Amino acid sequence: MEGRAAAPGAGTVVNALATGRGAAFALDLETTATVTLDPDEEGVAGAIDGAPDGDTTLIERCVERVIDRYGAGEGGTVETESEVPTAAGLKSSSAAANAAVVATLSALGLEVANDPDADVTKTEACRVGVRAARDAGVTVTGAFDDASASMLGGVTVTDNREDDLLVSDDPFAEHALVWTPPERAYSADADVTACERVAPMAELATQLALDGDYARAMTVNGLAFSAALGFPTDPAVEAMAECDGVSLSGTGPSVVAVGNRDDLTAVRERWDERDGETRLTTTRERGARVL
Ligand SMILES: Nc1ncnc2c1ncn2[C@@H]1O[C@H](COP(=O)(O)OP(=O)(O)O)[C@@H](O)[C@H]1O
Ligand SMILES: O=C(O)C1=C[C@@H](OP(=O)(O)O)[C@@H](O)[C@H](O)C1
Repeated sequence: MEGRAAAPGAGTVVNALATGRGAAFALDLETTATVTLDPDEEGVAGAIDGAPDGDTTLIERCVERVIDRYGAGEGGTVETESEVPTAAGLKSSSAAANAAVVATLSALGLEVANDPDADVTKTEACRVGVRAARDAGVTVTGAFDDASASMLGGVTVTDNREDDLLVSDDPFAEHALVWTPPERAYSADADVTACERVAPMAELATQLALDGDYARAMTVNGLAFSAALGFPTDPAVEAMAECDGVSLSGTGPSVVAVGNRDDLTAVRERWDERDGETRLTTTRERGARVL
């Protein structure tokens, strides 16, 4: 029994660490998971391609949780390959969890679709990955905002306190520019108290997102959370006049801008002078998929 699936990373519209409500949008950077199941095996062994010492708890918990709920006690293996840098604010954990969950469901012969008549709906599959992320301790709120954007594609607004999907919408921009500095910031280590201090600005950004003004929501969010978490605001200031929206993504350190491709190309020249990597990519309408 084998299953393969891919899920995209995402960028932040609103960080949920201040209020529990958040919003995110899928980016065209993918993680792929391959799962093999055997009714005679016990336990699940994980591996991350290119990271022999990487922490595999999250993907193992995803497979175990799917087997507990939909399987018959199988054991097996799960391996991921990823284009999404880890702990850079681009939702590598959500992409890995969704890919692992969908690959396991596929190995069990179950159809996952954004359709109430499917064996498993995408939203329910996404909630399994969020529970696994809580088990693995890689998240503060469960990050249902990031996980739902990765699973469903487009942009989502959620209440992570209830794992409630408030909005699921088409992408609000076609092109995205991503700057990823060399350092890493694990979400589980984020200063939540500092984030809570900017709750009034997070509320404003959430209201803008609920009104469909996702790009301005991003910019308000980015200024507030960069200040709260001690990241520089100059990358956003350098981009603001030319792009539709720009924000620190998640708990950083990546910064993501959306807008017109020519304008983003001009911003890229400035961001290229900084340490780290810039990527000109696109947003994604399609979320997780079976391969
Ligand atoms: N490709 C992967 N395979 C397995 N686990 C992964 C993978 N990518 C990320 N993770 C898990 O997610 C954690 C990083 O999560 P987090 O700090 O929230 O960063 P991000 O913002 O990129 O999601 C890693 O420590 C690891 O446990
Ligand atoms: O762990 C969490 O609950 C969250 C982590 C943050 O994302 P990153 O994982 O990208 O830092 C944030 O944007 C999200 O709304 C909630």
